[in-house]
Amino acid sequence: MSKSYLSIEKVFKSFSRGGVTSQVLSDINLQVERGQYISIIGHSGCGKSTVLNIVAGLLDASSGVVILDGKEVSGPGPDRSLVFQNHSLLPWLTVYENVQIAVDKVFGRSKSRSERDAWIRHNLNMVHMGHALDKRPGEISGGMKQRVGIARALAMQPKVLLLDEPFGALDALTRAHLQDEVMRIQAELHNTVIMITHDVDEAVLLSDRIVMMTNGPSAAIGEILDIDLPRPRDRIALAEDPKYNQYRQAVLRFLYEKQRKKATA
Ligand SMILES: Nc1ncnc2c1ncn2[C@@H]1O[C@H](COP(=O)(O)OP(=O)(O)OP(=O)(O)O)[C@@H](O)[C@H]1O
Repeated sequence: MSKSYLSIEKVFKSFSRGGVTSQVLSDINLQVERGQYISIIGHSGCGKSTVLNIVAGLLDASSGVVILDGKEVSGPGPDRSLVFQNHSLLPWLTVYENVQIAVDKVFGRSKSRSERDAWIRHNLNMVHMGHALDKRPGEISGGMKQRVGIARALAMQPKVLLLDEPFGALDALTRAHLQDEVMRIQAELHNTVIMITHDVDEAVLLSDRIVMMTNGPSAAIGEILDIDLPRPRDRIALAEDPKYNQYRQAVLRFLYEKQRKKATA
């Protein structure tokens, strides 16, 4: 058994429908150290969300295992929290209540009412949403909703934070702003993160490692790129950094040369 904090071992996944079986993932192996920020990138439909959903415990692997902190994943649990592209806030609850529901579930027994209240406020303050506690999701912007979703996920103190294109639905400026926020929070909390993205700059800017997936069917991990850029990272300074641009080009080459050739071969 691997000694990594999170270990995806020999994972295969196929879906069967109407007597037809399609092999989506083929022998996925990934070792993630505690505190690492991992991005998964790959062409649409290759199986990125399937990998994340298996780690989340929302899907079972056809074979293989996911081991988190020494324990095999066998279903969803509060030690893994998910943030989706489109926020999944409950529209009839306020910002505060949306976080409260998660906090009560995880810490209902271990923290007192006032401790939970302080914890909810702390997490919403961390994403700069402390001013909108009584607003409902319909009354705040898309970026603000994603902030609340991130606060809710962080408030659960998961062992691993799973982000499925968390900034994908946002305009470029809001996206940049939120990426910076996530980097700041990451520097403070050292979460273990797996993030799916389609955005090469986002992957290089945020990650310690970028996992590049081959095209499906039977997608596998094609390459893993270690991003050795000092933190804190500044997007403007990095735009002219040769190392940053080398990483960027390596990902682009993988996606648009290596995987394109394979797709058209
Ligand atoms: N529940 C399911 N039943 C059958 N097929 C599925 C199911 N979930 C996913 N698939 C198929 O598995 C493949 C991978 O899907 P997945 O959503 O993991 O890809 P992805 O890389 O996350 O795509 P995108 O980048 O477009 O979100 C696709 O061909 C998809 O149609």
